[in-house]
Amino acid sequence: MGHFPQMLKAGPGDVLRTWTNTVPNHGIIRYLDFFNMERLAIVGPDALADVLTHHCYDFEKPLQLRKGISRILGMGLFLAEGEVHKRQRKNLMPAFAYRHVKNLYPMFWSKSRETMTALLASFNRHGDGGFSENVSVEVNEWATRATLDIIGQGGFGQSFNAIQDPENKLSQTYRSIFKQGRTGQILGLLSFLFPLWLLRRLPLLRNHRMKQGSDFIRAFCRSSIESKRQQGSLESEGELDILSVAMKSGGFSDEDLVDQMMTFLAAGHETTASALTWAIYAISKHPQVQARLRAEVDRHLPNPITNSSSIVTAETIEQMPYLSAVCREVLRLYSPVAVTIRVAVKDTTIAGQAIPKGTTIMPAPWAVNGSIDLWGGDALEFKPERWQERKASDGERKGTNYDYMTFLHGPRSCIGQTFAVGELSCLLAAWVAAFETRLTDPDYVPVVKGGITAKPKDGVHVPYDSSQQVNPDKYPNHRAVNSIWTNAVLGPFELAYLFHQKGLFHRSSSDSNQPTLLLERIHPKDVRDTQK
Ligand code: HEM
Repeated sequence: MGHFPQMLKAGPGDVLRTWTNTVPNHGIIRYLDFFNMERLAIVGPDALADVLTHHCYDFEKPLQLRKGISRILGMGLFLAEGEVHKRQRKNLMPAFAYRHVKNLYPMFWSKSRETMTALLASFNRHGDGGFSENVSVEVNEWATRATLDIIGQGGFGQSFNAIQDPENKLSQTYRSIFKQGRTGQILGLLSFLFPLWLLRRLPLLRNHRMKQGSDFIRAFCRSSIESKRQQGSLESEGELDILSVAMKSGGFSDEDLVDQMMTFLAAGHETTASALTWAIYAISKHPQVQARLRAEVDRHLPNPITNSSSIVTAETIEQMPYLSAVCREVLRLYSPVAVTIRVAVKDTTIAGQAIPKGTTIMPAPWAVNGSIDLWGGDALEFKPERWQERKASDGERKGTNYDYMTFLHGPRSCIGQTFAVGELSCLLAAWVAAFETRLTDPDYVPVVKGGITAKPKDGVHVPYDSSQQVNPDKYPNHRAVNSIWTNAVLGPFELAYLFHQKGLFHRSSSDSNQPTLLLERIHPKDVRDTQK
C-alpha cells in the first residue's frame, strides 16, 4: 500500500506539505503510492524550474489520466501535448492578454453583484421573510454558480443563468460529476489494473451519471457554437470572448471547438469557485482581516446591493492593495490545484538527478506554497500582510519565481490566471461589502477533499442571521445594505429579485412615479396576517 493510506486520509497536498517541511530534501521527495508505485513529488524551486520550464515538454500528463478526464474536460488545451499544445496555446492566447481581460472587470463586478443580490433574496426565502437563526448556506454551491455564469459570459459571450436558477441543468451536471464519492475513488484505483473501456461498461450508477453528464455538456457546447455562428457575432471586432478568439483563429475544426469549450467551462469555473470558498473560510476565521478588507472596499467600491448602475473597472480594483494581498494569500495557502501529475516521456534530468523515461512525478503547489524554507516560519499562517511586506523587502527574497505555484509556471501554466484573479477579486469584494461573515461552527477545521480541485470536504457553511449584515455605523458607504430591509432605492435588477419574494414588500406611499421604487419591508407576521 506504500504511503497511499496516508494520502487517502489527509489528502496528498497536506501530506506532501508536511513532508516538505519535515523531511530533508533537495526539492524532490520519493514516495510510494497505491500498489507501491513510485512517485517523485516536486517541491523545490530548482526541480520545479526544470519540470515546468527548462524541460517542460519532456513531461506529459499520463495517457490514462487524459483518457479518463477527457470526456468531462474535452481533449482541449488542458490535455493537449507537444506540438498540438503549442499551436493551440498560440491560437488562444489573445483572449487572455491583459488588455482584453481588463475589459471584463465590469462584467465580473456585475455578476458578483448579481450573486450577492440572489444570495440576499435566498436568505429571505429560507428565513420565511426574515433572517433566520437556523438557516445556513453552503458557500461552494453559490461560488460554483457564480463562476459558471462568469465563464459563460467571458468565455462564450453567453448567459447561463446559473446564479438565478438553483436548478440550472449545467451547474447541476457539473456538481454531480465533480462529486467524487466512494465509487469514483474505487473506480479511479481500479483504473491502475483494468482498462478504462471495461470499467466504464460496469453497470454502476456512477458510470451512468458520468456518461449522461458528459453527453449533456458536449451537446450543450456544440449547440452554443452553432448558435454563435448563426448570430454572426464573430464579424464584430469587439468580440473577444475565448470562443470567438478560437473560432476566428481558424485553427480549430468544429469538434475541436467543442473540446476547447468543454475545457474552458470545466477548468474555468471549478477552480475559482474553490478559491472563493477558501477565501470565505479564511476571512471568517480572521475577523480582523475581514474588517480591514471591508474598510478598503468601503472606500473604493459602490455598494453591490443597492448601487446597480455604477461600473467597476480593473483600475478601481487595482487601487486596492489589501484586496490583492488577501486574494494572493488565499491562493497561496489554499491553492485550488493542490497536486498535479506528469510522466517523463524520455530520459531526462530534474535538478541534476537522472530521471528515466516513464517516471511519474507530482508537482505539488500546496506543498511549495506552504514551504517554511521558502516562506518563513509563518508559512502555514494566513497573513495577507506578508504580500505588502514582501514588496518592501524584495532584496532579501530567495530570488525565485518558483515559490508561488498556484498557477504553475512556464508553457503549461494556467492560461486563465489573470481572468481568475480578476473574478476572484470582484466576487470577494462584493461579498465583504454585502455580508459580515462567520462560520456556522466557529471551530470548524476543514478536511481537504482531493479530486479535481482541493476544497473543504464538507463545504463551508455560513449562517444567515441579522448579525451577518454589514454594520452601517462602521462602514458608512454601506449604510444602504442594512437599509435594504427597511427603505432602499433599488435598481431594476434588485426589483426583479425582490418582487420574486411574493408578499414581502409593498409600495411605499412616498412617490410611486419614480423610475426606481421606494420599498418598505413588511414584517413577516403582517404578511401572514394578510394571507389569512
Ligand atoms: C483560481 C483559479 C484557477 C487556478 C488555481 C488554476 C490553476 C491551474 C493550474 C495549476 C493549471 C496547470 C495544471 C497542470 O498542467 O497540471 C491550470 C491550467 C489551465 N487553466 Fe487554470 N486555474 C484557475 C482558473 C482558470 C480559469 C478561470 C481558466 C479559464 C478561463 C483556466 C483555464 C486553464 C487552462 C485552459 C489550463 C491548461 C493550460 C495549458 O495546459 O496550456 N484556469 N490552471
